[in-house]
Amino acid sequence: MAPEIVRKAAVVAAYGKRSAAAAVSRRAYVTFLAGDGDYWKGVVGLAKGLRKVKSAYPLVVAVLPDVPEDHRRILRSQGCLVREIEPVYPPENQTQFAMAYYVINYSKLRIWEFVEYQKMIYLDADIQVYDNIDHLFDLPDGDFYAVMDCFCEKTWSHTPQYEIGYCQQCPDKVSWPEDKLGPRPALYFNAGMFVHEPSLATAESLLKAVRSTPPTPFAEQDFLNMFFKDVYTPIPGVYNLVLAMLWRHPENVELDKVKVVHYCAAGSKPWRYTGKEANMDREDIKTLVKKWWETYNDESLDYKGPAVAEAAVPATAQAPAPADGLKQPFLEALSEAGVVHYVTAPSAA
Ligand SMILES: O=c1ccn([C@@H]2O[C@H](COP(=O)(O)OP(=O)(O)O)[C@@H](O)[C@H]2O)c(=O)[nH]1
Ligand SMILES: OC[C@H]1O[C@H](O[C@@H]2[C@@H](O)[C@H](O)[C@@H](O)[C@H](O)[C@@H]2O)[C@H](O)[C@@H](O)[C@H]1O
Ligand SMILES: [Mn+2]
Repeated sequence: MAPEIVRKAAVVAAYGKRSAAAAVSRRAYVTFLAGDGDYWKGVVGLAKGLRKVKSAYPLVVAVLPDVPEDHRRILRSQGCLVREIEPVYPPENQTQFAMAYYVINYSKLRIWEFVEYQKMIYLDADIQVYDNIDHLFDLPDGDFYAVMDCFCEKTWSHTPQYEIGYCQQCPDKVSWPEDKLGPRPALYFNAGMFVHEPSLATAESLLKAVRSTPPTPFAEQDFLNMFFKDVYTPIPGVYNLVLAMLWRHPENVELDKVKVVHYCAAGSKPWRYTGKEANMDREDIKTLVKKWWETYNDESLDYKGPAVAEAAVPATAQAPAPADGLKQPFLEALSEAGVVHYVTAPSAA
């Protein structure tokens, strides 16, 4: 049976016909926009990229109050559901963030309050989707799905793993000295892309925990890794290619299979690209930046639907949870449909 049919059957099996439609309709991609700078171009690129891969779900943009109306208008004209959020600040601290502006990234945590959606895929504005990844919405509820990060860039120079040259991307290259440094670090994800389930209860405990957690160099990324440590389930690197992987772990990258590219390396933001920073003169980087511009400049991908109003916060409809005991068939159906198989974490031993 075609994967699409299997997947739909799986959702109907899990939710029942009527509420299957409700469950699917309560899915969306979400990104985050702060400031009056040029990241709005990243959001426009992402909106057009999702259209290009024929995603079935809308793109919600969580904007801080400092995002100007003309940028919001551009996003709505590209079919984005623009929704203003209140900033979230970490406790006063002397911490040196890896990048000074990371302090605003704690505001990403507001997306757990978007409870009009049952499931969302978060994507940074410097991400582009080159293959349809809608199947990730069918991953079983309860876990936190994201791609493992890399510890080899200078931005990690504050950590013991960087000191000894250890990276979770090649855990056997430099063994972790448990006797000196204690247990090996838990698997750590890049917070530029993740699958999550909005919930007021989760939002409340996230925001409560932020208030009592001393900030660390990777800001909300470190915080999210700590908060979701016990439910984090790694998904394959094709769903969030952190560019540094190209020169740090090329053996882990098959570029023609990559579905999502994260332009996070210094100097790689396509809308600011000069090619001057380290590694930015690589042929693969030039190709990926060119690919981003091809989507951004493709007028056939412009939004042609009805005008999008300001996304108010609708009353939350509660779709019934799947009947118990259906989980296993659901999982089997998903795996038959070729939905992502979990990457089993490298053995701790
Ligand atoms: O001035 C800014 C800086 C960051 N961001 C948002 O915060 C995300 C995380 O920042 P960034 O992607 O620059 O971090 P990196 O992944 O490069 O570490 C961006 O993708 C944007 O969605 C923004 O909107 N305006
Ligand atoms: O606020 C902290 C940020 O931390 C992450 O970026 C980092 C991280 O990936 C490092 O591993 C790389 O070395 C570095 O280049 C990259 O910028 C997320 O991409 C971003 O969304 C955001 O959470
Ligand atoms: Mn990013």
